[in-house]
Amino acid sequence: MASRNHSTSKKVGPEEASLDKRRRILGADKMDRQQGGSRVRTPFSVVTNTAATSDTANAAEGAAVVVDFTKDEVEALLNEKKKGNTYDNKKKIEQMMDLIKRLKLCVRWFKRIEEGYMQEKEKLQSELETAEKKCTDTGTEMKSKIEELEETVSDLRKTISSLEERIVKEESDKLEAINSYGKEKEARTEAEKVRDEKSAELEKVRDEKSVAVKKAISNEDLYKRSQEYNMSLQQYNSRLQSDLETVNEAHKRLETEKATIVESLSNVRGHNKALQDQLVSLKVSQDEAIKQKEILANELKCLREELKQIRDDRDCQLGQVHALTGEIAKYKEYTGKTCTQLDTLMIKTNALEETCSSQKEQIHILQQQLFAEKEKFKNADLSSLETRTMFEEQKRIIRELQDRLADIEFQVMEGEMLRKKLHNTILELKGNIRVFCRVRPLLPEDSTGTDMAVSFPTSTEVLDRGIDLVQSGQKYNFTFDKVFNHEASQQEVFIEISQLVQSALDGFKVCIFAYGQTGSGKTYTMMGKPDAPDLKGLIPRSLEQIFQISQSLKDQGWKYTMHVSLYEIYNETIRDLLSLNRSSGNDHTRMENSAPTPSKQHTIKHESDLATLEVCSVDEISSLLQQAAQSRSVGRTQMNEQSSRSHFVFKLRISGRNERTEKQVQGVLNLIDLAGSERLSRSGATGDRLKETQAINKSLSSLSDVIFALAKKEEHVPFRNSKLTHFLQPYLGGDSKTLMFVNVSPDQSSAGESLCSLRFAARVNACEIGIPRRQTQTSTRSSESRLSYG
Ligand SMILES: Nc1ncnc2c1ncn2[C@@H]1O[C@H](COP(=O)(O)OP(=O)(O)OP(=O)(O)O)[C@@H](O)[C@H]1O
Repeated sequence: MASRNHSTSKKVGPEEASLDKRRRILGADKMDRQQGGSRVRTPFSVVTNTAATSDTANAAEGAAVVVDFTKDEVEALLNEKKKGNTYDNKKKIEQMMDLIKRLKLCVRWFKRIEEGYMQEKEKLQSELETAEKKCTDTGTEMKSKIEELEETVSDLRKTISSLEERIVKEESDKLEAINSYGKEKEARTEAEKVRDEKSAELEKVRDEKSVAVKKAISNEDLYKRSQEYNMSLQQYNSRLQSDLETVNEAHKRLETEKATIVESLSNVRGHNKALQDQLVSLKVSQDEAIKQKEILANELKCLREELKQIRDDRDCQLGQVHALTGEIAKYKEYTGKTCTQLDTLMIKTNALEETCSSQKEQIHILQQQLFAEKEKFKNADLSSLETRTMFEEQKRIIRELQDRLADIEFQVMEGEMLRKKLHNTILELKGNIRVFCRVRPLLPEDSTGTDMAVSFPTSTEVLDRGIDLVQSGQKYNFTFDKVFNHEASQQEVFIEISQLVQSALDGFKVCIFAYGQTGSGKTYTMMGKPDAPDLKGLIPRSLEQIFQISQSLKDQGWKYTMHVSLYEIYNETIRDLLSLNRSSGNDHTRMENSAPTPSKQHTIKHESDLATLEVCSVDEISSLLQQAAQSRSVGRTQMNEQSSRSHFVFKLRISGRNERTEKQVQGVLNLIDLAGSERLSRSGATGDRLKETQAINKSLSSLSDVIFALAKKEEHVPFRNSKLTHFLQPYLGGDSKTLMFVNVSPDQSSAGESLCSLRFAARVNACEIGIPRRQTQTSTRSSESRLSYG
């Protein structure tokens, strides 16, 4: 209303300013409330100005005009009385009247204000009460809220303390992070340097790549050509196979020829020996003949000289005779001279003639003798010549035979080499399953004395690879990749598989298992007697080799970690032998005397849920194996009092990493001692043992089904038919190396079972299952395709 007054008067003067002031003192709303009443509000200044006229004053009084005062105005009004003029009473009265009026107005104003205040006080009191009530309500609310808040506060305190801890930790982490950041920064600068270098290298590599791409194109050509070559190799291989058969036949022929030649050679040698003896005696007799000849020649010479002498003598005597005959004639002419002289001469002549004729006879005899000696000499010469020619002839024959023998031996050697080469080629083509046979010696407990049901052929073709079994009078022949007879030592057997063990270190999946009837020597072969160095089986020897080689490879930058798992498959359930042991101590070194507790049964998820233990030494593994051996299910059958009735699996996972080349290998070595393969009728099992035997037979027959399905490359391989095959699935596939030992008892009474085992092994031996592949990784190359067979 006041503002309306303002707008209507349109005058902004000191009155308005004072009104504003009052409004401020009383409060705008209060004034509004006051204005809402029936009274007419007149500002005090207006009253003051209008007070000069009594009509207006009366009117104001009669109408109970309400005038607003300020404090200063009130004080001014009160002080006004003292300033009054005491000499003019009329004016004084007027002034007093005016003052009284104004005082009355002021009093009214006060009263009105007081009323307003009282009303306001009441209102405020009720408001206060409401506010107090509200306040108590709020107080209780606040209290509960405070409690809540206190709880929250205590929670928050806890949170704060944990946060503080975290902060402390975070701060230490932060410090660490700062440190590591510093280090990282350094590393980053280093890395940046390296990156620069690498960038340069990258450039280089790019160049190289373009070259390589070109090369790749040419390689593709080469690849195509290789494929063609491969095809031709395959053809060549099939030709080689047929050649092998031919070579085998030729080899057989050569063998028989060789045997004949060897026989004839030995005959020739005997003959040669006799001839040599003869030659020696002939040489002796020749020497004698030569000596005799020389003697004879000397004699002849003497005789000739003698003969010459005699001839000379004779000629001389003949001359004498002639001279004497002439003399005789002279003397005859001179007849009569003296008869006596003549007689004497006659006697002399006769004597000379006799001597002469005897000498003639002597010469004749000597000539005959000489002739005979000459003949003899001639004969001796002839026989010596004959002997020499014969000797030379024999020498020639021997030389020829020796050359032929050497030729044949060379041919046999070449044939053998070719056969081996072809055999290896076939093995490589054949794939990754091999079969070794081992026959245990006869034991005192074997019922049939010293007679063995098996024998080992000695012909070169099947030497160390063949085994013959006699059952019910019938002979059965088998050949395997290797046959160990009853005298073979553990070391000899291990040498044959050591390269396979090496393969596991090289990153192949290797699986070696022993198959055979109870008591045939499976456990002896796989485990042996670990405490006796000579009698240790394949498992301890393999582990020794692996640790030894992994140690020696350290120098080349290789680091290996080994993880062992041990389980047995008993009555178609998997029993984790490591978790059994753990349940009794969680540390295999503490399991020494702990009896196995009932095991949890595992569902196979390819071993992922079976316990594995990292091992660093052979000793650790030996202790584990000891525990495992104790934990195994051991049953009692008629066959073997301590016969193990479960399949025992030792698995070693080998992870190798070369720090220098970044190459990585992941190999697995599975060594499995299968449960006895004997038939139900023979084991004589009943009750629980019967159930065991049935489970064993089921898993072993599943094993054979799997192997044969793989060999036939069937689409469905029934791995899931038994726990054993399910477990072995990754190791019977295309990329692993599998070796089966068929253990045979030589006992006559076991011949039937041995025949079954050998037949099964022979069928396995005829299988080809994939080609082994190495599990390698490198940072630069993802895989390596070295194909080899241990
Ligand atoms: N090559 C061998 N030389 C000496 N003894 C052997 C040989 N092979 C096995 N034996 C002996 O024959 C017996 C039976 O061998 P082993 O326990 O290994 O047979 P097994 O086939 O493993 O029987 P199981 O069915 O219990 O597994 C044992 O006393 C063992 O020492």
